[in-house]
Amino acid sequence: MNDTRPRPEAESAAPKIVVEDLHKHFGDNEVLKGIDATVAEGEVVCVIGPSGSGKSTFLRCLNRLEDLTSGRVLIGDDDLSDASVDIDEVRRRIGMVFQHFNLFPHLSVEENITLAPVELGLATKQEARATAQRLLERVGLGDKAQARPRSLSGGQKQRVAIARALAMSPEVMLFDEATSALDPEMVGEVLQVIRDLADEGMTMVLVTHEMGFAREVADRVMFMADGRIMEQDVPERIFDAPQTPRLQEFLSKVL
Ligand SMILES: Nc1ncnc2c1ncn2[C@@H]1O[C@H](COP(=O)(O)OP(=O)(O)OP(=O)(O)O)[C@@H](O)[C@H]1O
Repeated sequence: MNDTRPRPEAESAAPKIVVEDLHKHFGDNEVLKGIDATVAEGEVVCVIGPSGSGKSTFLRCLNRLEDLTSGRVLIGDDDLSDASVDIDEVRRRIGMVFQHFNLFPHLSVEENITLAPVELGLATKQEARATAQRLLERVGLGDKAQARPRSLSGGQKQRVAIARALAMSPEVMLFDEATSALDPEMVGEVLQVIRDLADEGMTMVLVTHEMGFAREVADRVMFMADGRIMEQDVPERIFDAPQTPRLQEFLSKVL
């Protein structure tokens, strides 16, 4: 674990995300079975667990890409389960990065990044372009503004996707298997961008299979199985002995 970065004290930092008794059904299938969780301001939480355990669904409930069946999700003081909540405003505040990048292929890199801020009236075209260039430089792609996504490597596409999310000045970033679709040699460059965001104090929740990365960057690891958070603790205690027999069994399914 990187001990050099200032880490929020879980007890003292303000809660940024609060999840209370969250249930999610798809038809008869109860995928989330009562999740309680808190993520502090500036905290980095990695969610791991076997395939089908509900990790993506949990993440998608945090920005209301999925409706909640019951329970509450609060971002800061705002209750996302409130029917009157402005979903577009919520999504602006919570950036999300997907496994398969989700870039618009017919737009340039710059247009991918400026589209939402301009459409939502958050910035003029000129301001959005200046922000896009600054963010592209930050993720090491300062010379790619006019490129089309198809001309980029997977790692470059994912860094554009991160820049696009950052262009909305989010308070929280969610990563859903952001490196799973990448060739192994591309993984490191994306993890470095995430590592930099962690160092800057961004509140983040990452679903990841990159155990070494989770061990290094996470303040806390949540272990999900069968729609529940089975364990949550600092990485050392999740990954290192002595583990409970139950955790050993679960980890054997994902490691
Ligand atoms: N839109 C949907 N409609 C119906 N069922 C869904 C939907 N999304 C997810 N599910 C089901 O919910 C369960 C949990 O899926 P989810 O993608 O959240 O798991 P996961 O832990 O992220 O898995 P993986 O690691 O394989 O991505 C699965 O049984 C899945 O089939």
